[in-house]
Amino acid sequence: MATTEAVLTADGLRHRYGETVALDGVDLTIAPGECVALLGPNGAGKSTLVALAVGVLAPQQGTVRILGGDPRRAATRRRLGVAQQASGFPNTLTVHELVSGAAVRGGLRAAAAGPILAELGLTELARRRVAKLSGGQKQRVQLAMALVTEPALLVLDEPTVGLDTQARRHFWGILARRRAQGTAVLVTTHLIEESAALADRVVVLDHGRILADAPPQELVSRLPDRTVTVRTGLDQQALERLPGVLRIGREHDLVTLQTHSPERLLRVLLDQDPGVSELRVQDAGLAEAVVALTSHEEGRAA
Ligand SMILES: Nc1ncnc2c1ncn2[C@@H]1O[C@H](COP(=O)(O)OP(=O)(O)OP(=O)(O)O)[C@@H](O)[C@H]1O
Repeated sequence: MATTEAVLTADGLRHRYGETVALDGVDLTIAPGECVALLGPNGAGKSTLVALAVGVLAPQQGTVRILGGDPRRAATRRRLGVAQQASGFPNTLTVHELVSGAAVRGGLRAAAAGPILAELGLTELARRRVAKLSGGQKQRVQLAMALVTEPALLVLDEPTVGLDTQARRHFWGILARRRAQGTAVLVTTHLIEESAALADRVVVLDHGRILADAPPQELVSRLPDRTVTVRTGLDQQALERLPGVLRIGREHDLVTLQTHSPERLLRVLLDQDPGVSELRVQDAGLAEAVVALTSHEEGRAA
């Protein structure tokens, strides 16, 4: 394999379901070893893009290629490792049967399951039926099935949901090793701060369009926002009247205010409510950058 060849190339993808436009001209490239996090609100088009990338859907307009091949062809799909939340297991099979079955379907020997079961801490559970696994253990089986074929592109849907902190870190380590060997990763997640830690690039999709495609740090640094967190008795109207407030989030009397000018806002806030406590001013994070990109007309209240 030429290492410079893109693993995934999408050009001008448009997709509709009846009247609903799910993708409205999407271009995306993923290089070997790159990890791209696909973020966006519900209904943004993420699942549709993933379904096109893994050959579940055929493009209505535009093209998608995996290592130059059509993902609807079995030979191309063998280069993919897919772990999706929705895909259920045949519950009567054991962990070993599922993972070795995935190896064989990918053109490998069943024995390929052994090392990957060990890597994911599943060796002791290999003979157990998946019906008798916990949610996090099932999640690890999904990952083992996706990884066992040594795919060129791993497509992961919310891969760490249900994993405890230790398992999550372990999984990040496994991904890092695969990426160092050239495996590309496309991950959809709602855990924005996790994607900041994992991904080389964050692609923000909304209403079927890519609003941003950049390293996470760059998205954050483009945002002049600061987050002011404060415990205050001021009501919503008073908060909305504060100078320079962009968005308001609230959990009881703990309030977060996004602003470009925290000093100006704080002067008025302290004047109106001298009893404020737990005051903090922070740079915005990736979550705020994504909200700022996708909030549009959704208003100021979070
Ligand atoms: N099978 C379908 N039939 C009709 N409309 C659909 C279908 N699948 C998706 N849509 C619509 O297409 C748009 C994009 O949906 P998609 O599932 O790709 O978004 P998503 O970003 O994956 O959302 P979520 O984060 O909620 O999973 C939405 O408006 C959705 O309602």
